[in-house]
Amino acid sequence: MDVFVEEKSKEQILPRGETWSVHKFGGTCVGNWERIQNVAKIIVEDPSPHKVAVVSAMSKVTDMMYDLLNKAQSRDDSYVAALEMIRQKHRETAIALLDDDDDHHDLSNFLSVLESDIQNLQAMLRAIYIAGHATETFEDWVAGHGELWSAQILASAVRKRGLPCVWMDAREVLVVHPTNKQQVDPDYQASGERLDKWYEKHPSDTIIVTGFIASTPENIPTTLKRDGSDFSAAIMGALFLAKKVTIWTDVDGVYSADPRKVSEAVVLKTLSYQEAWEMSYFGANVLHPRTTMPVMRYNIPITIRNVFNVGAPGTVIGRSSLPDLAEEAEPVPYKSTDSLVKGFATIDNIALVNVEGTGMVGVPGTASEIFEAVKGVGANVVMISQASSEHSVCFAVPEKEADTVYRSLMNKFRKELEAGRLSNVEVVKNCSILAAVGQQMASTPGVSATLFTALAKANINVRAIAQGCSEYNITVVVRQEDSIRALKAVHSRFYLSKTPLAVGLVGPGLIGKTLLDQLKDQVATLKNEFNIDLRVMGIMDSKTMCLDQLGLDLSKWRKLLAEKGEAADSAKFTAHVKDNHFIPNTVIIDCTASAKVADNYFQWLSKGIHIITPNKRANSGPFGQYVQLRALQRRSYTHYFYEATVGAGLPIISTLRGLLETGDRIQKIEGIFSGTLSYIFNNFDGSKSFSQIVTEAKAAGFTEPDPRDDLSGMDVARKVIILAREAGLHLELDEIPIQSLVPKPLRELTTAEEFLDKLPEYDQEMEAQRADADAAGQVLCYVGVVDVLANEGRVELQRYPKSHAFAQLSGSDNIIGFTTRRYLKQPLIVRGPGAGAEVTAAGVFSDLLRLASYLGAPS
Ligand SMILES: NC(=O)C1=CN([C@@H]2O[C@H](COP(=O)(O)OP(=O)(O)OC[C@H]3O[C@@H](n4cnc5c(N)ncnc54)[C@H](OP(=O)(O)O)[C@@H]3O)[C@@H](O)[C@H]2O)C=CC1
Ligand SMILES: N[C@@H](CC=O)C(=O)O
Ligand code: NA
Repeated sequence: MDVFVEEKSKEQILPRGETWSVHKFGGTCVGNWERIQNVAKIIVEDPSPHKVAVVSAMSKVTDMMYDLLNKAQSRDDSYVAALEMIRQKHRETAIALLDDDDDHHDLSNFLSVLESDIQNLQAMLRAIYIAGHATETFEDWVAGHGELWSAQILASAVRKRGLPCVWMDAREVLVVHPTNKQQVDPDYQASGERLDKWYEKHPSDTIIVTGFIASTPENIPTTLKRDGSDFSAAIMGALFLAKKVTIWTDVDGVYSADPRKVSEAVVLKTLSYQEAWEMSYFGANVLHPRTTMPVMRYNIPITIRNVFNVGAPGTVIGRSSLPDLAEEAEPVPYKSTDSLVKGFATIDNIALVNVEGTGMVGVPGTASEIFEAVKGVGANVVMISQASSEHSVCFAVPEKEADTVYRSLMNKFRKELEAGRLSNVEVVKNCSILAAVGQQMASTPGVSATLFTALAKANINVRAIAQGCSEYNITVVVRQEDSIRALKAVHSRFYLSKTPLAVGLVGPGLIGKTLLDQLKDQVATLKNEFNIDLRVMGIMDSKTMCLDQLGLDLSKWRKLLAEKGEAADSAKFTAHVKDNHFIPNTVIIDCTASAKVADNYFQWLSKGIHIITPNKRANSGPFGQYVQLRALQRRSYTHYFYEATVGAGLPIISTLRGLLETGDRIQKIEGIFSGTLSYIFNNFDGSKSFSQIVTEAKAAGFTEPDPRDDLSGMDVARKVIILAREAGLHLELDEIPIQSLVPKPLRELTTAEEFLDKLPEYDQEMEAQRADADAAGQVLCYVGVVDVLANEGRVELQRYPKSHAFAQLSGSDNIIGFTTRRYLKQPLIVRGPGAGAEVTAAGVFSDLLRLASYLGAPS
């Protein structure tokens, strides 16, 4: 066929070639008179010297025409009224568009054509009504009227804007051979000849062509079936050898993923023909693959553009999306693999069928028999995968066909199943297919690794995998309930250079609110410079919560929580932050001191929610629960970070982990673990009373919500337990001897306030202890010890000489020494402020950034 153009060139009348620009306007583009006017404007403003505009019927008209046919065939005489509606619709549109000045008598001409067409249709429909049947030709003849009218109206509208133009009834030019009920093959040779003849009679620089309709070689009206007007435009592009074909629609172009599912999907600037095929196969609203065939042979690019947003450049589909077309593509993202995948698509309601058995190994023909059985019931195989062990063949079919396929396979392989040569035919419903499409994926290592890592990090299980040998797509099957999250995870990993993270914050108390303020100040920098897109989707305290679909405005959350907050509901909160519509990964930050909140961790981790916390309850609670939690976290690909539980922002947990992971052996961890107790004893020099300093520590934000947790030694004991367990010891909180500084009578008081009120009554006792130590040249220090060799932990008030390192601290300093096999003579020391809102929140924040980098943010 490629030689056709050269062969015929001598006889050609039509000046073919790159001066022609072909447009196609779908039904919605010409849905009413204002839209037709807009389309006319687009045509007039196209600076190309020669223009063709292929137009569909006004929106819904083709359906209305088929409805007429159905009514008439089923002897429902309401077709008469329905036809009248169609007449009115076109009449009113033409009048609205062409009414005022009508130099060309276009309006009266069109109205008389319309009347005559309607009369012919009435006659035809009457005949169909009487016969109770319409042949396919009759149907095609009736259905094509929508295009005839829209083309004539549009041609008049273009003329009205001062651009001379003619309209073409494509049935006079476009010749197609019907192949089956759903497809036709264009006859380029015959069509080209007819085009020359037509053009000789109607020479014009602008031609409005009816989409969808054509005729057979015998001049019988037909249609392009399901390929429709896009196909007409592509054929016209080939017949005119146009420079480009622009398909006008109601979206800005082809998206990297369905924007209803991934709100951050972007419009692709370029796409190769093959990529467009793959995308359309996987449900992206792109061109039907057949549509690209006519233009592909001449390398004519197709641009998809939005008729309602002409400023948007659209997506160019061409021979290649490689460098020549990709030059103006998005700025290169931070990893080379990012540009390799063009788009992602999903197909829901899929069932996987798995046929298993040793009888298939090395037996030629098994696969063909399996697919014979599937073909026998007319099911459509969407994907196939067979491992080279040949023990199983797995394929995907639309879920609605799964039961029939299953029965057919059971029937066909009854003998093999009975004999045990096949062990199982299994159907797994509720699946979705996720496909990654991109021509540059071919032969590039790392693409599938990145894809699967993104899925694993979003805690999504992959049921089956297939990669076409063309390597233009990788297809995976996931559970349908994971499908949108999977799409979001891979899309954000490849396409967007940002790692989005949905954050839920529980406990906006001192630490929580300081963290939110730090996030507010840093969120833009993280997004712009570090590619981390943090969205706080919800904040909840013990009574109230506020939620937002896109992420709360962090400068307004206090007001929102106070004025618009709803009753706190942990289940609703969890569901909201997890099931938002555009972020694949979720983290809940627990900034409470509550055991009740910590009880949710297991459930959160099992839902794939990551956890970050300064709350010590979970890790210092019952050992069995702690072990279960860690085991779940490890096997579920979720992260659980708690650096701020010990030493606030100081790197204590990470230092310990570093030592362990590099093979060091911990012997002892000891030091001052309490910011509050450090502050108290650093300042307890006789100038102020003990209770006065406790009140100062609370005001400075060093204490637990109830300072008795600090003074009782319980907070230190919890930290000792956390470190002991981290170092591999099996210790419970009640195994730690604790020396409490809370006077006995004050231990049972209900509130922290009552305690602080009464504490001055006991100042004398503490002062006596201090003075005694001071007299001996010593200071009091509250220390914690994890003695790994002795398998024990303890917390105690001790006296140290004033020259001792523990006596040199100031403020809320913690000092923690690790004595290990490598750090034996001199312990590894970490020292610095170990309590306070800013440093603690910063510790939580850095866990959050660690999580983002685990999830793929650049480091
Ligand atoms: N202060 C520090 O230097 C350090 C603190 N930490 C830890 O940080 C955590 C927070 O401490 P801090 O900010 O001082 O405590 P706050 O008392 O100031 O804040 C606690 C927050 O948790 C909320 N809360 C309590 N129970 C629940 C519940 N069941 N559901 C939802 N929200 C709840 C409270 O809400 P409401 O107001 O409604 O009661 C409040 O918003 C503690 O675990 C602490 O051990 C860790 C290291 C250092
Ligand atoms: N109250 C604690 C805060 C840090 O965990 C302390 O004083 O150290
Ligand atoms: Na820490």
